[in-house]
Amino acid sequence: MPDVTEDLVRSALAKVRTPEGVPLSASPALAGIVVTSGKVYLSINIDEAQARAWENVRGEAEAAARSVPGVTSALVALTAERKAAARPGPPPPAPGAPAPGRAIEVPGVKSIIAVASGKGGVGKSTLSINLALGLRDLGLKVGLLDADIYGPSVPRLSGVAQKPELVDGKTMLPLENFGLQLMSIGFLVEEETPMIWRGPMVMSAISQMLREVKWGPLDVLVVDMPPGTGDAQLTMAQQVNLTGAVIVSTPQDLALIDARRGVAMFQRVNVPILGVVENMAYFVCPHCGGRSEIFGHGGAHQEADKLGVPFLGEIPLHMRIREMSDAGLPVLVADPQSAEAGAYRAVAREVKAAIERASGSARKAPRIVIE
Ligand SMILES: Nc1ncnc2c1ncn2[C@@H]1O[C@H](COP(=O)(O)OP(=O)(O)OP(=O)(O)O)[C@@H](O)[C@H]1O
Repeated sequence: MPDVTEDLVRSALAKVRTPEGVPLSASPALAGIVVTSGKVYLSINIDEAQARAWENVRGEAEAAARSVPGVTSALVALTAERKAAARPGPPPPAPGAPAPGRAIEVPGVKSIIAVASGKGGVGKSTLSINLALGLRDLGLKVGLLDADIYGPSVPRLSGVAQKPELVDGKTMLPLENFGLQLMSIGFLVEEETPMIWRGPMVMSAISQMLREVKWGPLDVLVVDMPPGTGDAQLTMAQQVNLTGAVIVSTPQDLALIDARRGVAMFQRVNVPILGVVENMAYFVCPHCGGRSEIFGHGGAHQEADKLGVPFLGEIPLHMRIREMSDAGLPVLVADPQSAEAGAYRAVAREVKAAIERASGSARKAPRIVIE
């Protein structure tokens, strides 16, 4: 089987015509092609108002990419890139109206919450899966979407590695483990494949995992966001109809500065901040159970107070959390009676209450009835 190259895919796309009759391969709308081990991802960057006219092009582009020998799957998404002039963020929405540009609604899902961090490595993915499990323990039907396209960790954290099944040639069925519905780009590409994504492609892959997955019915979909506060994160915060965001931070000053940026990013696009969680808040010695405040514990709580957003709780730095997570067994599954599991459950209770408050205030928005 020949190696699939970007050029081979591009030539196949020459057969597809844009609504203006131009070969897609030559159209400036073709934003980027990524080929990894026979899997093709590409995004077509268009004006949002033209989305309908481009839908056929998207389908044809997918078929054309799949027809290239050696291609095992193709994912094509339409993306609408924000114009630079659109910054800093959209105008505030009219009371009761959805924010403009919040194009992505996910059928079958009551609430979508984003778990985000200003910087990588603070334990965002570990919190996401344990929070999802904590919400499950509170009787909710929960899904977990790994939108951390740069470093998907849900396959490792959940111990699930199969490819999702397709139902009608296009819609993927989420995988299931621990009573959670799971989806991750890591289920679609090999773990070791380096993924080099361009900005718009991140959003297109995420939007496909939201829209083209048969979620639900779910009470809550927890979205493990890509770390940072760049364009991809901002677009996601802006386009997905989020109930709110949970910001994870460690107590160090640098992480807190980044967490502040995370809070500001969501506030800028009118996504409610459900609250801040302090991870690795204090160290628990696995031998004697003694507690040390190695990073000067409490910084995230103070920061939350300063920013006027809720504080949702603290998770200790504990060897068992890392060992179990790396073995595909989140601590809530491996050792549900432990103090660490209890800490995650306490955060889940706070998050559930915050979701109820955020949805309640949305319901209270005035409705205009014209008779
Ligand atoms: N409370 C904790 N105690 C001990 N280890 C932890 C804790 N939280 C996370 N870890 C470990 O820290 C590492 C990073 O965690 P994780 O992958 O969840 O972070 P992340 O913020 O999602 O990272 P990235 O931005 O790279 O995706 C992992 O090895 C994880 O097991």
